[in-house]
Amino acid sequence: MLMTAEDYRESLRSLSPRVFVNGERVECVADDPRLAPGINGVGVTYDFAHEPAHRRLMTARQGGRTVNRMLHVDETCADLLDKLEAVRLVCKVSGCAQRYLSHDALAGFHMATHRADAVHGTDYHARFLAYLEEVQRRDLTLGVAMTDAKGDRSKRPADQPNPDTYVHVTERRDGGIVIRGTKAIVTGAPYMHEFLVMPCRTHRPEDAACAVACAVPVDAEGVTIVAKPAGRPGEAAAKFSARYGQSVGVVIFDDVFVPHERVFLDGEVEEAGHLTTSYATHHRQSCIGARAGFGDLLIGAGAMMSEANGLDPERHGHIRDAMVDLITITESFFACGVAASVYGVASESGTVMPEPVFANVGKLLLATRIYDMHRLAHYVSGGLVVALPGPDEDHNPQTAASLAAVLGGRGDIPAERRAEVARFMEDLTVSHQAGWYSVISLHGGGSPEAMKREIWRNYPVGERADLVGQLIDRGVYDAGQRVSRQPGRCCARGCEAPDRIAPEAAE
Ligand SMILES: Cc1cc2nc3c(=O)[nH]c(=O)nc-3n(C[C@H](O)[C@H](O)[C@H](O)COP(=O)(O)OP(=O)(O)OC[C@H]3O[C@@H](n4cnc5c(N)ncnc54)[C@H](O)[C@@H]3O)c2cc1C
Repeated sequence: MLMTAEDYRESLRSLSPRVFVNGERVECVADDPRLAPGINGVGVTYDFAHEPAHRRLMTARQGGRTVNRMLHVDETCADLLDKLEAVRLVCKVSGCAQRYLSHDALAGFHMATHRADAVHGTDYHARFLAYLEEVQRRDLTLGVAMTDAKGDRSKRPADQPNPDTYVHVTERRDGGIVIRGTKAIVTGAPYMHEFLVMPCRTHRPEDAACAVACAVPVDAEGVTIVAKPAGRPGEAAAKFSARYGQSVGVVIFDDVFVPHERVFLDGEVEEAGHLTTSYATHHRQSCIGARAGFGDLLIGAGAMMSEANGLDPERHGHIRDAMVDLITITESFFACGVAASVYGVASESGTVMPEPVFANVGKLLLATRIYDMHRLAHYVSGGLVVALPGPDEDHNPQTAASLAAVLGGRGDIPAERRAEVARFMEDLTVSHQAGWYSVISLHGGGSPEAMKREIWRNYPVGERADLVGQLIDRGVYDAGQRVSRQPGRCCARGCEAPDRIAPEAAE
């Protein structure tokens, strides 16, 4: 059954997670206005699956049924491309729709469980396929609980003074395992149906207790979520983020029992590392789609702001240049996402993973260029995006009319319209929510160093060196064609090789 946004909101009522926001216990997640922008964002992925214009992109066939694209495990390169475009679509409407994380984790679990079974003779893959079927049938939303609190970054898990900085297995019982520890950053935590728990780094054998992957209902006994409000709820100036924005939560697992059928790795260190990197590769490609959607918003707002200012990019070259730079950044990292799809890599579990070099290059580009995107948006907009008096002034009889008279720009565009666009731009590029978009771009899906390591690990540098080595050996440089070196000659031209330097000449 494909839910609508309203069905999804209603489904949250049947759950009773232990959630705190701003120091207060949340009574009902579905009704708390501080979480509404996040629920609205996830809701876009549900409603778009029903809209005729988006249905093809937002749904897929798997296991004999139609499933939401965000829960589909990719089988072809075309699937990867559809997912990339679907993520851009939902994020250009919602800023961040969270649910692509569900997709990326399901893909990683599919690959890692298959690999673990092949090596260890376990039955994780069958368990996972049964779980996947249930998730798709119930059209759930899954939070990704990957990033551990990590404590002292210079120490590995087993060396941490507080073991609870990493989620780890504390006990094995007949029917399942018990986990405890902390996942520090989980997007949308309060309004997920379940969490997919997985390691955030590769582990050594002595850290095997942390090599655990499992599914935990959001309201399982022992789970506590300490979250921030989603977006900028209730703020009149927040043109976008009062409606859409994601909460981020700390998720504490305090001796949580997980039954065997929901355990997908337990101590298999190698395969847990494989899970982390394959999830990350999928997720970095999704981040590309998400931030391209954000780029669409900035490009649109930049065009409207310069128009409201009375400037025509056709006539004012520096405005056009800034807009072209903004477009170039957005579309160049998106193109990496397309390339990662087209060159997708088949996995042994029967799925297809984005090509890792392109996925990581694209994510690295967006992580660092997000700050340039904000600068360019500010450049074309002017200072009004931070200087405009607040929305209450729009209703002040003593100032509203005179402000409207002088704060207009182009004559045929009302001052209120210019103010609205300026506030939209402020919301996306200046407010604390704007900072959220910067930091999620930089660190979400892994910090830049993680991408650099993956690019270096996967790029065929050796092949490139061999290529140049072969060219040098074949002496193709001189005339651009193959030439051979004669024995006894120093080069292809035929010079004789010099004798050894005579001892007297060397004195
Ligand atoms: C808005 C937002 C939403 C997110 N959503 C999710 C989510 O839904 N689920 C999830 O699991 N995660 C999520 N993340 C977490 C994201 O994956 C992490 O932020 C990222 O992996 C970096 O980890 P960290 O924040 O702990 O920073 P750190 O790991 O502390 O990194 C900070 C800096 O220190 C460096 N560093 C760290 N460790 C070392 C070391 N041992 N040696 C040398 N340098 C080091 C890093 O390279 C980086 O430059 C989200 C992040 C953000 C910002």
